[in-house]
Amino acid sequence: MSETVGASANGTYDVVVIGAGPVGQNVAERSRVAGLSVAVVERELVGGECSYWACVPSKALLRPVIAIADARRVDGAREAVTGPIGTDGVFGRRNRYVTDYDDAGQADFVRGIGADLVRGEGRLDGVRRVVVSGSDGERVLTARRAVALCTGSDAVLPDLPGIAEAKPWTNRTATDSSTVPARLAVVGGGGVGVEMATAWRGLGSSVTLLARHPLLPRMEPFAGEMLAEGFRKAGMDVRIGVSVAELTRPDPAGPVGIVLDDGSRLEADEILFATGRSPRTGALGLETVGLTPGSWLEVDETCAVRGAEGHSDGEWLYAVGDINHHALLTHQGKYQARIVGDAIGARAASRPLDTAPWGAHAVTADFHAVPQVFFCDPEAAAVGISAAQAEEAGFRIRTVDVDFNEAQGANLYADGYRGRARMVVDLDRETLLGVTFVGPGVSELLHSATIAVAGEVPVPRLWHAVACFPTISEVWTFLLRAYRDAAGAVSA
Ligand SMILES: Cc1cc2nc3c(=O)[nH]c(=O)nc-3n(C[C@H](O)[C@H](O)[C@H](O)COP(=O)(O)OP(=O)(O)OC[C@H]3O[C@@H](n4cnc5c(N)ncnc54)[C@H](O)[C@@H]3O)c2cc1C
Ligand SMILES: NC(=O)c1ccc[n+]([C@@H]2O[C@H](COP(=O)([O-])OP(=O)(O)OC[C@H]3O[C@@H](n4cnc5c(N)ncnc54)[C@H](O)[C@@H]3O)[C@@H](O)[C@H]2O)c1
Repeated sequence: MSETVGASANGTYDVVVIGAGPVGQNVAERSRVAGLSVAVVERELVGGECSYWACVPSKALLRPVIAIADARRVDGAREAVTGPIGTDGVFGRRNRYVTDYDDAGQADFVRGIGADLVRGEGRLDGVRRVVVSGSDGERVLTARRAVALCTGSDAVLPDLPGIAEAKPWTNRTATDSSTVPARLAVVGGGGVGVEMATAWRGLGSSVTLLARHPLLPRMEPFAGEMLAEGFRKAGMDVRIGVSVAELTRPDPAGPVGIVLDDGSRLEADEILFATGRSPRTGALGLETVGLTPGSWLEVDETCAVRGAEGHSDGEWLYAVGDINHHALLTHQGKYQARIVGDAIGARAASRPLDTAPWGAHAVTADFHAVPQVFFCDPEAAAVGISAAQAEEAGFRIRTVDVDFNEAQGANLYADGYRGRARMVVDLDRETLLGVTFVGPGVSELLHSATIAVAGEVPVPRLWHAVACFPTISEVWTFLLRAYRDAAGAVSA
């Protein structure tokens, strides 16, 4: 199925983008805004992992689960939640959000911005050349200005005895299945593990979560601790500090036998491996431009790939989104993509680039202000760096922790509200390095913290950013008061 829409006569474009996930589409869009001709190569569905097997379906499955949990926390509303979750409704909703795995709408978007969509598998074939293999053969695309690699990442499965026989779920099965396994084992305590454990527990599975390390190891430790507590309350069996040693599934339609490294055994109807990602760079022709196939791609502040052949004549190869391993998140990849499209446009027009920190052509936020939300019960939301990371980086910091169970806005949101927040302050500049919130409904709070961190807003000025009464945002007042009190205690 090789489809090219409005193809340039000789396959020559200013920009060739490989991968039409959220990131590739944004590089294409900004390049078009810069007046450049663009081809976008896609081998599967326009929209990528994010639209069909990651962010969108996972949140579509999670939202009903969280909505029920929220209702159960409110006297009067609780009584109205009387029956089991409607799995048909949840799966139908998920299917709606993934447009029944039909990419026509997103393909129209690509055409609508005036880019050519080339269906097939793309790979580099030397500097500024891309070969696309489709069902009707191969064609060569030449890029006058730039090639942007936006091919994303795949689930990693550990090399364990019996893993192939066990036919484990990955993020794909965990998000596109419409059958609820009676018993689901989830391996991995990162983002996919905690969110999919929450979703499938809410859908009715009996879930065992097997994590080698504390949950969400890249967040402040209290985030993982509060999630583990919430999960146990929801009836999950959470086991931390364990590894899977071996799997068996003699009958493909039967249960999976799981042996742990401590010798204990359990059985599940399905097992999900949520054990990280690998870059889709194995068959991208990287060796034809002096790079190593299968590796994450190292990039500079404009996302130009370091070490690619041909850059001495001007940067032409970019790696954007998951494959540069800065932050495996859709919003962060789209942020990079906007900057890359603008940088390609500026370079094409021989305009100077602004690559200073926080400049228009530098992905500075990737290193200082990455926001992330895990949509579990409770929600965990953080931006910037943790206290441990700040100390390791040599900052002189003050860490401020508050339980904001008493905030009126939080209590009105949920009876018996339990929430915790941490703010890490750089004492030399009196600005925030990182903020973490854990509690029901905190996800929509995170952008306030992102603005404070990315904007380097001085703490004294934050006192003038008044939180509405009664909202969960009143946590900010709790944090600022605690910071002021701690400062007083130190100077006293
Ligand atoms: C279960 C799950 C939930 C997630 N939830 C969130 C979330 O809530 N929020 C968030 O920000 N992030 C989330 N993420 C991360 C997010 O999915 C990724 O960061 C995002 O998809 C990366 O976008 P991308 O465009 O780089 O890659 P992708 O979305 O993977 O798109 C890459 C595209 O390139 C195509 N491609 C690959 N190789 C080739 C080739 N050789 N030729 C042609 N086309 C090719 C692929 O088919 C695909 O369409 C989640 C991830 C998972 C697994
Ligand atoms: N809401 C969100 O923003 C969201 C949700 C899901 C995923 N994501 C992103 O997608 C990416 C992939 O998520 P993920 O959870 O697959 O990866 P991850 O790297 O976040 O977590 C994987 C976890 O699996 C553990 N692990 C690795 N090998 C193991 C093994 N053999 N046995 C047991 N545990 C093992 C690791 O220690 C780690 O804690 C992440 O970067 C994440 O940020 C984001």
